[in-house]
Amino acid sequence: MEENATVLELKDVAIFQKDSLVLNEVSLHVQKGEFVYLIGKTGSGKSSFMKTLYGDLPLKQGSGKIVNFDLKTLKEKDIPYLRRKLGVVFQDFKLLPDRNINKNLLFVLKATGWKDATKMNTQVEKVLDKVGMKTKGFKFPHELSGGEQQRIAIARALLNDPELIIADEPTGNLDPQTSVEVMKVLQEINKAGRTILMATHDYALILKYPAKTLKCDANKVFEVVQRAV
Ligand SMILES: Nc1ncnc2c1ncn2[C@@H]1O[C@H](COP(=O)(O)OP(=O)(O)OP(=O)(O)O)[C@@H](O)[C@H]1O
Repeated sequence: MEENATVLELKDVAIFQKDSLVLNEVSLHVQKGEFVYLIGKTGSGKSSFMKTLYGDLPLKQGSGKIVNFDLKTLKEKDIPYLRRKLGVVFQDFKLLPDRNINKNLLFVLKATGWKDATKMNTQVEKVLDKVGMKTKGFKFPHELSGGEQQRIAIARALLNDPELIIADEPTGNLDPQTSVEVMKVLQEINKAGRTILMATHDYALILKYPAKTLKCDANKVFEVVQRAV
């Protein structure tokens, strides 16, 4: 099969929450390997945009293709398969508090169809290593700092080798220094060839790690050109 270098393409998309229009005339294109920021004021539609991409909000108008799934014709039963090709990271880390990190990650593997215990353990080690947390698998989420928990959440997003990582304010709950540490992990993952779309309010991070930036404003999404300050 020919490799498709486009991981996301939207054409003339309108996004609604209930009956109200949040974003309109959204057309964009993300290539494999890109790092893309999504910025915009509170309520401008960043989360609604991302929810549309991972199938939480149905695409009602326009056309959209993400990691070879057609968002317009996406059925409820397709959503778990779409989510396996996406790694989603949230502001609140959403780790299961009642089990340690290894078991948190194994839980996801089992839920996504993995069966072989040896392969599962190897994969857990591999993703923990990628985020610099290889020795922390025995810890419970509450025994880790916010930045460490977010690194685990990133490791969890990597478990199924996703084609696109969607991160919704991944540093939103972290102090500036910890945010930079988490950002470094995302940068490394991107340098290793993975595509990342990250919503953020953190302009300091954008200045420190410049990349293509999309802005939600006045019901539109457009690319902003960054100027040196
Ligand atoms: N579940 C919902 N039901 C109805 N309206 C919603 C829902 N979620 C969001 N909205 C509305 O949609 C608009 C966009 O919200 P959204 O959460 O996408 O913005 P955001 O840019 O992600 O904001 P923030 O930066 O605060 O997370 C807002 O006007 C919001 O009130």
